[in-house]
Amino acid sequence: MKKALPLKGGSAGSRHGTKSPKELESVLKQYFGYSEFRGRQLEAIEAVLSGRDCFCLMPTGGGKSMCYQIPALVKTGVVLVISPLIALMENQVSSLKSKGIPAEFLSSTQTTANKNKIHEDLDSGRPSLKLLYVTPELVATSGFKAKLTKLHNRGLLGLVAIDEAHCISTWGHDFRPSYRKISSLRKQFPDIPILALTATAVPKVQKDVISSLSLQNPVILKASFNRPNIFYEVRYKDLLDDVYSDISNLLKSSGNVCSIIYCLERAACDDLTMHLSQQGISSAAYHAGLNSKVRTTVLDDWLSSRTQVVVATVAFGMGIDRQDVRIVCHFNLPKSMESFYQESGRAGRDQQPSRSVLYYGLEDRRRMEFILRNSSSRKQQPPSSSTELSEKTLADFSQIVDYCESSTCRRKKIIESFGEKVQPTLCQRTCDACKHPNQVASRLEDLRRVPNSRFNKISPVFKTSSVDPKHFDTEFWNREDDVSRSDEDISDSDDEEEALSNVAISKLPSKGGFEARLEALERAENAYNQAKGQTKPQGGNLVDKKSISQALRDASRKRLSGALGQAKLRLEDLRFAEEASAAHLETECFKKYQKVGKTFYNSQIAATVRWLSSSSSEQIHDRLEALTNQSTDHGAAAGSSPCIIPDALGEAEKPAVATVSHKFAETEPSDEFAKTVVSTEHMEPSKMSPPEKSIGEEGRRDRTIGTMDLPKIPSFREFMSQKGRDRATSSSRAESQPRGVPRKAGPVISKEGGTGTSKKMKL
Ligand SMILES: Nc1ncnc2c1ncn2[C@@H]1O[C@H](COP(=O)(O)OP(=O)(O)OP(=O)(O)O)[C@@H](O)[C@H]1O
Ligand SMILES: [Mg+2]
Repeated sequence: MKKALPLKGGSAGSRHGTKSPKELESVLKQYFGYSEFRGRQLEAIEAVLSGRDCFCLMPTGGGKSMCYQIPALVKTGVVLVISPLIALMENQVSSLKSKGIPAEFLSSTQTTANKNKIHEDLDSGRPSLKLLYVTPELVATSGFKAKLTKLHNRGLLGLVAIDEAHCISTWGHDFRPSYRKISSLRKQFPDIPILALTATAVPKVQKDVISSLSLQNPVILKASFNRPNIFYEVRYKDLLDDVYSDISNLLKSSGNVCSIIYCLERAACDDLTMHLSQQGISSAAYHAGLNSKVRTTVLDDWLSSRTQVVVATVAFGMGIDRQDVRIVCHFNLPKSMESFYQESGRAGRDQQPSRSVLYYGLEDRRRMEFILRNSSSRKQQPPSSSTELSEKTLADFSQIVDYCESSTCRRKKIIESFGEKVQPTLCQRTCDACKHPNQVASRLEDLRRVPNSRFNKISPVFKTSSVDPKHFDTEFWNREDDVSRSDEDISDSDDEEEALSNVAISKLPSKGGFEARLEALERAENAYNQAKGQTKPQGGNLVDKKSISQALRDASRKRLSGALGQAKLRLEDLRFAEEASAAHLETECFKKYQKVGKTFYNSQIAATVRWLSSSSSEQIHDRLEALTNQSTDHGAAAGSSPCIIPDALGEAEKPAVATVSHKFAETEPSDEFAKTVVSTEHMEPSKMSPPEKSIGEEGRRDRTIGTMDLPKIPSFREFMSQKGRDRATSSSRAESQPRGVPRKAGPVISKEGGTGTSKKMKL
């Protein structure tokens, strides 16, 4: 392992770190090339070097990392950095290594060989490591706790830094249950300073962080939230002819600069990426529906400028340090001002002029209100009552709505939302409301005139709705939902199961881009289909670890049910029992992929979700009807109720899902199933095989729904080409669409399948 460079003019550090500001500045210069400290960096560094706990609130891109990186260089021992995202750890570690600073991270994505090297180094008399990045999950394990205690007993634990510390608070915008697990650190290491860092914490969250971590008499440092180099702007979707075109024009007219576009849903990420790619804009989608290796490639390509625009869900970006992001767009309304600040704050970390453009739509507002109204019931919420949280959630949301629907200074609105006082002269025409007040006022007037506008009112629409909240499959929900973590959570779960599945994925080409990965997956899938009937390797740990757990199956069913519910909302005229239908769809994926493991299974679930997000009601109806017919014709086992619900069917008559899923879990797949089920094929409805009313003798042996020849689910590649064709069709329709008619969230799939050519998406 690389040794730290010797510091100019002295030793590599002292136990108590008694360094003068000048000496600290020379360390900054030597390793990072900066001539002076920014904001409150020096105070934070001095606080922890003197052994004090410290709570540090600095704006996004303000340089919080330096507050523990400099102490790591001047103190004896290792600085432990707790971070919520693997991508963030990887990013920081590789940047530190490039500067000759010995840093490592421990996570499920690390190879065993690397992990062993790190552990050997920590166990050695004089570890060469200066910074060790870990996940909160790992810190909570007894094995790692013991390792830390050993390190501490040898006087080699220098500091514990907790990055993105707001994640520990249920009141914060990004609460992560795993952060709760680190609250015992203060007790465990009473003499080691703890440094808590965040960019986004309102006063209540600040207090919560300090008390949750039991910081002792901490030095509290707060810098202004103002980001003077970001120009803030709101555009109104309901007043635009075509939002996609507006975004591509914005990107083109800015010279295809490095940008991030945030969307609420994965399907929108894929869809918008396709549109931008067709417009010649180098772009890639990033969301939790893609496997971790694909996400890493997307991130690498973007960090190294091979891709200019990332179209992402909130899964992307926390702490990602690309300095020259010039534009951050919100394609959908964020859930709070804190989220908006954090996400828009990824622009201009190099302090150069940058833009935040939020696309505000009345429909988005309505949907987000609905999501938030129901989200508290899904949260794990130790200290607070759900009513309190739900009220807070809605109050937070109303702040961002106010930001969009008001004609006063945007900058002032942002800063004041964090409880900071603002001088009236602060903005200096660096937001649209201050720069073009008349234009903004007139747009707001136009918005009021949009038909059925619920402008300035709390939408009543969902108060009476019978729609179930779980229909919305958004990333910020999934992140909070530990059950669905297996493939939803971008943040690390340090369990070995995940680690092993990653080892399996790592056999895929790592540098060949998405197409190469897709081909490798397809080859593996074909190989599997050819080798069907072969017996599973016995006893191998790896095989067991790749197995699809019941929890994962339940989570997948939930996800499919959510996607079905969304489809129902999107298309309105659909009628089916979501949970029974979800159970059928999940079983299809399970039966097909249980032998090859959860990676393929997850991909198939994701493909089905994508298909649901873009299919027409006819397509979905046909497919579910096929499932219903098959289960009826073949006398499916009790509990596998029909998917299609007659109009008059009441709540009480809906199928009992628990029974359905239990039944499916027990059903052993037959080899016949493998013969009859086709691999991921077409999505064009016209080419889908019609529901079979009868099946051959072979199929009859197994009387469960699983033996049917189900309609095909598109692969990702097919999905994207279909999208291309649909886009071409719908954009020709959009030309004739009247101004003021908002674009539909989902593409309209032409019955004919469309004739447009699809340009390959760059990923
Ligand atoms: N004193 C300094 N002078 C100039 N640049 C600096 C200084 N300190 C840090 N930076 C640079 O500022 C950028 C942002 O730093 P950093 O990633 O630590 O921000 P952050 O506060 O953690 O932001 P976020 O909240 O988004 O994670 C980095 O590229 C870093 O190298
Ligand atoms: Mg940071």
